[in-house]
Amino acid sequence: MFQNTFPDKAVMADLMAKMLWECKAVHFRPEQPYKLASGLHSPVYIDCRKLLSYPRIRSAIMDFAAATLLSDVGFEQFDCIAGGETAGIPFAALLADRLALPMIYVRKQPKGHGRGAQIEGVMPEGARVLVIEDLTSAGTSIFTFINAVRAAGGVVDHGMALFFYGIFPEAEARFVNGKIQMHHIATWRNVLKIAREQKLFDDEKLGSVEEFLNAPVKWSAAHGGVSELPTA
Ligand SMILES: O=P(O)(O)OC[C@H]1O[C@H](OP(=O)(O)OP(=O)(O)O)[C@H](O)[C@@H]1O
Ligand SMILES: O=C(O)c1cc(=O)[nH]c(=O)[nH]1
Repeated sequence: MFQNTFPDKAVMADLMAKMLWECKAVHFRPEQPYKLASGLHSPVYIDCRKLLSYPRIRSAIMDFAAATLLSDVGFEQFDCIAGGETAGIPFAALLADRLALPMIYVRKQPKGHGRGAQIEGVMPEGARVLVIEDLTSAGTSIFTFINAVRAAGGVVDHGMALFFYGIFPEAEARFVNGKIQMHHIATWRNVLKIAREQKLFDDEKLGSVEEFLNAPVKWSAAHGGVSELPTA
């Protein structure tokens, strides 16, 4: 269960950024851009799945997630935690355990055999569901999961991405249009702050990451990726 400590948000953000660096989850490959879920091409990629492999790190991250939700939303505001396939699922299980709540998970698409279900587990009609993802960048995937839960009778007013890019106005527009309040622990701003403080990127690398973060869609279009993002 959760230990009921509520660290300052800035402390949690910096610590998560340090953890991402420590477990080598921050990747940089401008010569062969990463293709993201949204179709964007990017010189950088954060692999939050690696957090799971480090018990002390994943435990602290779950404490931070619980502290963020309890202080920002409330103590009795959720009936269920839903993880999005795939990377959201293990974090949903850990967080549900921390908050002593039921857990479900949501497939990207309904299963093609068996019960044909998109939602796995038990979700009572009208349940207040928190949908959790490991990471949100352009904000495209989380709505697949939110829409499925809503269609099945769940109430989703809040989403959580442990890491949020925080650079896409299109993502913010999607949250407003989709009536979702998003919560996160850390963003790229925190990752870059630690990179500067600990000299983890030289000036040239820092400059090229910032070039992408300041104009990601333009960078993507110039490197073979999509040149626009949906806002709804
Ligand atoms: O904000 P978005 O543009 O939606 O991008 C973020 C999504 O990308 C990753 O999932 P991915 O599709 O790589 O699948 P996985 O979880 O199965 O690894 C991540 O887990 C988010 O779901
Ligand atoms: O947008 C994505 O697909 C994405 C970006 C990123 O940094 N990490 C990740 O797992 N997915």
